[in-house]
Amino acid sequence: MIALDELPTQLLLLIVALVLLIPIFHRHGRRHRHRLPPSPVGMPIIGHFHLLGPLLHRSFHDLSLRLGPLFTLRLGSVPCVVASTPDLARELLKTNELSFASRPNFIAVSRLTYDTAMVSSPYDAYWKFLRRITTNDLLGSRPISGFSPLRSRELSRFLRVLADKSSRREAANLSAELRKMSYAVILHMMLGGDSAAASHGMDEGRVEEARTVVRDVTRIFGEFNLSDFVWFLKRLDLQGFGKRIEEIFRRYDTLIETVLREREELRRNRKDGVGNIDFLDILLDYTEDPKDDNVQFTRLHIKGLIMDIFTAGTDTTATSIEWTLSELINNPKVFEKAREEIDRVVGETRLVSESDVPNLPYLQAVVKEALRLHPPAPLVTRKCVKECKVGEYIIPVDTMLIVNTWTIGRDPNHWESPLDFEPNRFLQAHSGMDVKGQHFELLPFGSGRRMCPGLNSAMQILPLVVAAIIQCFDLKVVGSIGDSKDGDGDGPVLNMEEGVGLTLPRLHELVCVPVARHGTLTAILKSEL
Ligand code: HEM
Repeated sequence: MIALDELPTQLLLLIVALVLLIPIFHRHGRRHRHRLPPSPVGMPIIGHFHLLGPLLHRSFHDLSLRLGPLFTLRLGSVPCVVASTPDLARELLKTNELSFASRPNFIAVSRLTYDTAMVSSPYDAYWKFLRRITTNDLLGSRPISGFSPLRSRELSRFLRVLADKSSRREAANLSAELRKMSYAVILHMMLGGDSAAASHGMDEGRVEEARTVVRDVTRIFGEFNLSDFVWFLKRLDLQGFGKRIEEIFRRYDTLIETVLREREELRRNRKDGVGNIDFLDILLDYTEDPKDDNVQFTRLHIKGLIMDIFTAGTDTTATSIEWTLSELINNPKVFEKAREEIDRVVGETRLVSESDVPNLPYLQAVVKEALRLHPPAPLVTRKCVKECKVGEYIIPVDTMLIVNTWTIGRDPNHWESPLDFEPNRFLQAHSGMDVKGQHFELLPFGSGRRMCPGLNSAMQILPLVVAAIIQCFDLKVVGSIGDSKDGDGDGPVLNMEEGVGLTLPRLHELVCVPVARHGTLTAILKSEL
């Protein structure tokens, strides 16, 4: 113990000054705390990371029950505000849209998209350029209707696999088959050709490698990298993320470089520009003339954009179909009602098509209900670029915003019996409600200018595939039997646990024996497949 009179005079003066200043710091701290939404007690350095489990949307949900619908967390050194009601979603994503029109950038996304990602780009001229070209040439209503034959072809391939399994009474891994179909659709939308067309730069071997790379990328994008949040860990790579990112980057770059080089060669040899033009051609044209003076568009941007679209568009679509089928398996009455509607509107001698979907309101309600309970991107994540006031709180620049659409879809103030799978709600109280970002109780595709540009594409294929499966097969679940509360009590109960990942996957793959509806499938097989 040191006596006070032994301390050097300067140190004593410093201590006295600090003691006098404490009330000022305290007042400042209180005022600061008052401006941000409430926050639980945090830890030094890690902030509130210790409160989060692997399923982030569930951790945020539990915290919202304790702290209220708007609360603040500190993730390492990054301040983060989490919103969990439709009203707050409207206020943040619509009323204050421009304050939150950017997104945070993470190390893995930045590296694997060559730092050019649309998904994490700030709201600037480059983002507007990307959004315009993807809407005009890939994801807008015109190109999407042009891709209709491609979707039918991939659906036929998928149904053939199930028909084959059915004839041998074998189980099919629907999760894996749906992912394959989803990859194939996006791949051929962007790079043209079909699975057999090596001339378009993607033979089966490369398609398989592309699938594996995209799967690894989606996985790493869904993991928490501490270096993104704790500034002094940025260079340390304690979790080995850096190594994994580099390994995936090398594989992707090799693959996409080969595709690009082959395409460039093909374009040089193409006589007078004759030949099929696909999205990749259009992108290569833009590198020669971006048609926008503010934007430099290079091969690097093409590589980044292709990665962007692949990771944003493939697993999300496959996962939505998987969850819809899972709910249908657990709710046989809903399954039967959807089938009756399809049989009545389409009949049993031809395969359901995209043009039938507007005439199938119950099917559409089934799809919305599955997106309500299982939004494949459950956390809409943005970054505050302009300070804004929300109620009594002020959200400062650089705060990360998370809108928990998973919680919003289960909000008992807006949904009756929110945990039940009940498509009828979209034909009754919520009729007219859609998923286009205007109804803040239902935001599977987000809202505003940063909402998902793939909505049209996803909403073409999703109901089509679900309808075709309902029309052609019964599904007998293999393994993964779950809790009786998961079903309507009338049939087998499938385990509905969620797994970890960017796109809210099922914990267990969906494995079923498809049992063909003989009359129907035989007639359809004869005419279409
Ligand atoms: C069921 C399928 C899908 C769901 C549920 C979904 C959901 C979402 C959500 C919630 C966002 C964030 C929106 C926001 O911040 O407001 C998003 C962004 C995005 N999605 Fe999708 N998506 C799906 C399919 C697709 C498809 C098929 C594509 C492309 C082929 C795609 C491409 C993108 C891109 C590029 C972004 C980033 C947009 C930007 O930041 O400007 N998505 N998606």
